[in-house]
Amino acid sequence: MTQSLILSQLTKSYRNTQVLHDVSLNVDPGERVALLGHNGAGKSTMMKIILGLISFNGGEVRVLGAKPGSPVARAGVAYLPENAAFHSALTGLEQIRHYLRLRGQPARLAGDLLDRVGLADAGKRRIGTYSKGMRQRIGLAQALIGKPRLLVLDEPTSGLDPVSRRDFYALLDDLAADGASVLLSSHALTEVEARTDRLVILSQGRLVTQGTLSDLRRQAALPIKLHVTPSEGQRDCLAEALPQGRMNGTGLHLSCAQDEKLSTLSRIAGLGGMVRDIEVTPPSLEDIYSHFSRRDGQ
Ligand SMILES: Nc1ncnc2c1ncn2[C@@H]1O[C@H](COP(=O)(O)OP(=O)(O)OP(=O)(O)O)[C@@H](O)[C@H]1O
Repeated sequence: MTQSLILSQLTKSYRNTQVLHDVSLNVDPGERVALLGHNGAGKSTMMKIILGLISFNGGEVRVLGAKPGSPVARAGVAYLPENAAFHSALTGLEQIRHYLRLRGQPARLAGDLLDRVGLADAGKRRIGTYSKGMRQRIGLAQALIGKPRLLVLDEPTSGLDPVSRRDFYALLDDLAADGASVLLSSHALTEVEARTDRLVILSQGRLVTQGTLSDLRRQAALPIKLHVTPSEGQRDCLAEALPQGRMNGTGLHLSCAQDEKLSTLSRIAGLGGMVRDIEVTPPSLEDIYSHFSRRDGQ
């Protein structure tokens, strides 16, 4: 099986500043990978290298088994930039027909493409009248031309409302089920946590970790938060029984390591009538993300 994307010890410098340091990443056919990173982490630079738009200084890059920017890679890769710009005087249909002709595809496919991205009814309206979300969908329709095997999407859901985001990810699910790979960058952590197969965290040009959310959660080994609500009149007794906690208006907050979760819970349950309720909150993706960003020495 040819991997859709292989980056091996990729390095890139702009003049004297190194912005990618030994980045290695593989993406399999049908895999949806989210690239996370702060502003300036190097996500767009990595995407431009994959697309063959800019050169790199060291390492190896294979896109669909070929060199980035080669005819094989260009034929199989689709790109959606963060702020895709279109001709505002053209209608959606005209714009997509134009892109189809440029890609040597029959213009009659435009209607189907607009239908897939939920723009069938707006196809005859000028793009100048479209909302930001609708323009994003035109960009996505453009990216779907020619059944790409690797989609590179730069913050594809910024500007989309929740329903459009859900439709967008449903479309990605269909594409991935058909064997297409997706590499998308995002700042919407909670959203990508649920809708991609793997998370990759880039910080200051270094790939600091990658894996499923549970992999990352295990690696980070961040504490679990517990919120214990006292029964009526039991606040003081509870605070005394759990001195490591911090009492506030709603109850007692405490945290424990993952491997101490069960023993801590059984200790709290052992307090019987003192406790009205316990809420357990595992570390969120935001907690995990800031942990890995910080671990890079920043
Ligand atoms: N053409 C350029 N010349 C010089 N430096 C550049 C150039 N393009 C990007 N950089 C620098 O490279 C670093 C990585 O930028 P890049 O745009 O890849 O980050 P990013 O992760 O995509 O950020 P964002 O989330 O803000 O889009 C930044 O420090 C940026 O200033």
